Amino acid sequence: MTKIAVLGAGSWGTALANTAAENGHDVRLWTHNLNQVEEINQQHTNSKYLPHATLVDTLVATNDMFLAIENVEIVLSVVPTKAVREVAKKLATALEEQAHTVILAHATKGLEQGSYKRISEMIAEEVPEAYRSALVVISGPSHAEDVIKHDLTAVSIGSSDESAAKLLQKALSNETFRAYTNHDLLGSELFAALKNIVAIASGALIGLGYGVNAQAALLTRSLVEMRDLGAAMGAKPETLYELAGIGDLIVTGMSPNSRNYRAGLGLGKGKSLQQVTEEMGMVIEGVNTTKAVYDFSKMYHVDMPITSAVYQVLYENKPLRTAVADLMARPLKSED
Ligand SMILES: NC(=O)C1=CN([C@@H]2O[C@H](COP(=O)(O)OP(=O)(O)OC[C@H]3O[C@@H](n4cnc5c(N)ncnc54)[C@H](O)[C@@H]3O)[C@@H](O)[C@H]2O)C=CC1
Ligand SMILES: O=C(CO)COP(=O)(O)O
Repeated sequence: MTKIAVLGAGSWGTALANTAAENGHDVRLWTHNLNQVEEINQQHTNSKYLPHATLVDTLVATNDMFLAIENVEIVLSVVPTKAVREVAKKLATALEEQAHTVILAHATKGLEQGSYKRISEMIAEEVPEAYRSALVVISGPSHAEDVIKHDLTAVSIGSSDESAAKLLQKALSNETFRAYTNHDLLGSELFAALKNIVAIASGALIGLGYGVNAQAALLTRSLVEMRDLGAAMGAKPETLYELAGIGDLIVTGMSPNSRNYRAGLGLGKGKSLQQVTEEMGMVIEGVNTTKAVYDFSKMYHVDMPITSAVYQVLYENKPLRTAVADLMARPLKSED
């Protein structure tokens, strides 16, 4: 039995905590929301984020960070990008009290606004030095809504520290949830962030009334953008063809369970960004990530027409139909 703390009781943190608890591990789910603590511990539900799910009754929630991480072997942070630093600072204070080392993992998919740092870079900057060497990321095609129902799911666990990744792999895997390890932390984090931009675009195409031809073209041409930016930033090329790359691109770009896809769908149907954000009530990571990646594309001199089109729609009020028309009217070129 492994002792695990999961930080963040949104849909993904709850689903991952529940999976580990179902596997027989001692799991504490930390949330800053006291009402959620009571609901999870007493009703075994998290109705705002996973409305139809019953959680395993051994899963314990707490809003006390010290209690959450006391004597654990793994701390898994699953908060939105904008909350990563704040939660990592709280974690750092609690870690000062810990006598033994802990594996730090996260499952957040984004890039920091302004600094454009990856999630593991943000965490590493906040926690004591002893905890920085074995950072781990959980990525891959995995919607919380499907995992909680035990739909078959495979994820990827990336780290330069293979033994750390393997411990998490073992803790989470079961007959319906299969975790693979990989050694590419940078690529896993980068591609996880990039696919959210594509998911917004994909939802938007469907919202506008286009079909699967359009989606297939979008996803395939987006792979080229991901490949080129990944190469410029130091991702391993093979990661793109693994779960953290194309796997996540497919699920987020095609599934109505994706928040990013649903946001795009709303935009395609004529809603404003403010309206889709308010209606979602959950994080739409791709919106901020679009700005970061648009800037990256300039910094690294990578041609990213799809990202630029999403940027113009989200940040420069370009009408969606014009953005699509402009993409289709670009000079004709060769694929290879
Ligand atoms: N929902 C999903 O199926 C998946 C989500 N992810 C990623 O996981 C991350 C979290 O996403 P979700 O669970 O969907 O988000 P969510 O919107 O469902 O929940 C976010 C949680 O973080 C908490 N939170 C927000 N600000 C906080 C702060 N300052 N301090 C402490 N807690 C705070 C909220 O109270 C809430 O419990 C995102 O980066 C997302 O891309 C990755 C894979 C699947
Ligand atoms: O990353 C995800 C699935 O793998 C979740 O995507 P959304 O945040 O768009 O729901």
